Amino acid sequence: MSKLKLAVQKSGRLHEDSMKILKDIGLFVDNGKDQLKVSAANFPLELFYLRNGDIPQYLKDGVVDAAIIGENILFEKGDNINIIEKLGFSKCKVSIALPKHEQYTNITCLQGKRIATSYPNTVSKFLKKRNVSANLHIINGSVEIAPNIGLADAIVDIVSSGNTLFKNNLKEVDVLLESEAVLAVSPKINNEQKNLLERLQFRIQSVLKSRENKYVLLNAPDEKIKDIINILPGMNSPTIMPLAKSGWSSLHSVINKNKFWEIIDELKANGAEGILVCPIENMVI
Ligand SMILES: Nc1ncnc2c1ncn2[C@@H]1O[C@H](COP(=O)(O)OP(=O)(O)OP(=O)(O)O)[C@@H](O)[C@H]1O
Ligand SMILES: O=P(O)(O)OC[C@H]1O[C@H](OP(=O)(O)OP(=O)(O)O)[C@H](O)[C@@H]1O
Ligand SMILES: [Mg+2]
Repeated sequence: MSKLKLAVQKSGRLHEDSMKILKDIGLFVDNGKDQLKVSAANFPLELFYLRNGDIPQYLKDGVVDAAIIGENILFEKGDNINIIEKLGFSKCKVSIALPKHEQYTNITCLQGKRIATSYPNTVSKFLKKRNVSANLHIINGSVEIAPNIGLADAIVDIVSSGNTLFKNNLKEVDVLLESEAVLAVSPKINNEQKNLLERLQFRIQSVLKSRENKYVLLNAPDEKIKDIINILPGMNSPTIMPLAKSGWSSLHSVINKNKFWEIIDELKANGAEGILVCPIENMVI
């Protein structure tokens, strides 16, 4: 049986979380040091450890069937490559930044200016759409240093916390795009591999769902159950079981992580006691 060929970043910002999601779906790969291609023990899958920047070409050529990659790299180099799942990690922006004291009202301020970037296609597309022409200096890393050494008037680079800009006396003035890690698929994938990818994607979706939710168990007096059900929507409706203590029940439900503390406060205010909150490993729905 042929295998699904999946690329992940060999090392760098995406590596750890990519491996974590694969581990969370139960994939077992023996991570032999310096092995750039490994097979999973419990799924027909070969994992390729590659440079993030090289992955779009491997996808285009069909050397790999799918990849976990930063959306920003696909925008830069990955025309014709479809994204099938956003993975929710490595969130960042690709932004324009200028020296702190420079004026910026809109993109026309960059007309005729020198812009240093590792994302020349992204910048060119952005400027062309707005009829602005500028001189691009392509550099591969430490882009934020360019204005300070007189190499450029502005930069376009990744911004996440904004720390690197701040430390280099720069300010973010415009956002070209927002990015996160995604599951992307080769235009050359065949049907057998597509099937495997769908199975893998289904498992990933169940892990992503479970990360968004928590399992809650609580006890409540029977007369409060109606009010509590209104607070706890659950996947369908909450499970209710009688306790040994008469007049009391135990309720089980799933709640969204983002609304977690608000819901807990409401539950307490409505008579819930002995509230237990547990992580969910997988949500298959
Ligand atoms: N500071 C950051 N915060 C969040 N995500 C980031 C940050 N920097 C980069 N990323 C995301 O992680 C991806 C990989 O970045 P990283 O710096 O590890 O590799 P790279 O230098 O682009 O690639 P290569 O693997 O080719 O060396 C980027 O394409 C982007 O999507
Ligand atoms: O807004 P921040 O949280 O400071 O993150 C932004 C920085 O992170 C990335 O660099 P990285 O550390 O990956 O180094 P690199 O330029 O060598 O890739 C990016 O190129 C920025 O420099
Ligand atoms: Mg980087």
